[in-house]
Amino acid sequence: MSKAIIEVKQITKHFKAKAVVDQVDFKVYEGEIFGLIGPNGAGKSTLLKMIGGLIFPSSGEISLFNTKMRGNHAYFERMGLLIEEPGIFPHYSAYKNLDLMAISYGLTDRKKYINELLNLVGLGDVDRIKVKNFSMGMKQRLGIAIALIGSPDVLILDEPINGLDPQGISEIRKLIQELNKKGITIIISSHILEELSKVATRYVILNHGKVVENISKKELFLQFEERVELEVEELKQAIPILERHLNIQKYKVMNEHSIYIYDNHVKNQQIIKILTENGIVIHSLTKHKQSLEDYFLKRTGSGGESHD
Ligand SMILES: Nc1ncnc2c1ncn2[C@@H]1O[C@H](COP(=O)(O)OP(=O)(O)OP(=O)(O)O)[C@@H](O)[C@H]1O
Repeated sequence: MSKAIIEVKQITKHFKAKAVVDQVDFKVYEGEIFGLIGPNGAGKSTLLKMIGGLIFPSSGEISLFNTKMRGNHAYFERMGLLIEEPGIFPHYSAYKNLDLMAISYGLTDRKKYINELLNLVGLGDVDRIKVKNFSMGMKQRLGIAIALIGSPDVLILDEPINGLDPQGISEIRKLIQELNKKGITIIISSHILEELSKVATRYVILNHGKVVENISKKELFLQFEERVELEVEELKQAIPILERHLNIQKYKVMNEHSIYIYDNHVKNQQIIKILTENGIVIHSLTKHKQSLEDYFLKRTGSGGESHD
């Protein structure tokens, strides 16, 4: 497994008496596209702002490459942020906006660098157009280009697809994947699991400021595969019978009595027949299938705060 690039340890943030981020723990591994999901008001932006160093935690610790964040300048240099509205000047072109930012970073030989960045985010041919005439998607891509100044190791994108049309969403998704292929670790938040499921490689679900799930892409997708959930008295004896007689190979043992079977060639009746013939006591057998939305709602209740 690749190494942890960011470690979030017992992070809590209080606003007045309320903990909006509550004892959050997780690691982000190098090369991941780490998806932070949660309903409105779950605490995603607050958490990302803390990881990005924009606000400080009330308690807990964040480290990057094993070095604590507080008082560590290098931390901020290795981090690119697109959180809330990027600081863009609408009356300037994309080029000029990037140039101003590059100057503030003290970069020299800026022209080549900025042109490369503009091409990377797909704004190479509109570099001289004033940003006020840009679409939402183009503005987001400029926001990402600004976050990339200084060549960060980690890019934090807070709800980068919010408000975009399907084409804009797909372009941002492709850009995120391209940047990730170049070796940038990406942390991206959304309140739509469906959207993140197309891009993220690990998922943390946040609800009311707490982590309610931390799951890899592989584990997540296993949740949506149709499966048979079987509970028997004598699982140790049942498994070889199922393997031998029904050629069951794709399964996960959940505990000493229950097993999830993902081989979809096998019918429930066949399982019942072969197990009862062999004297195995069946407690329950159910077919299970859920959508991404069901899965998300189960972990977050009916959703977050209303922002109306
Ligand atoms: N500066 C602040 N002062 C007081 N409360 C705040 C502040 N910032 C955020 N909150 C509150 O903290 C909670 C979490 O907000 P946050 O913006 O982190 O959630 P979120 O998951 O990003 O939601 P959304 O998707 O709606 O932005 C909300 O109840 C919000 O009202």
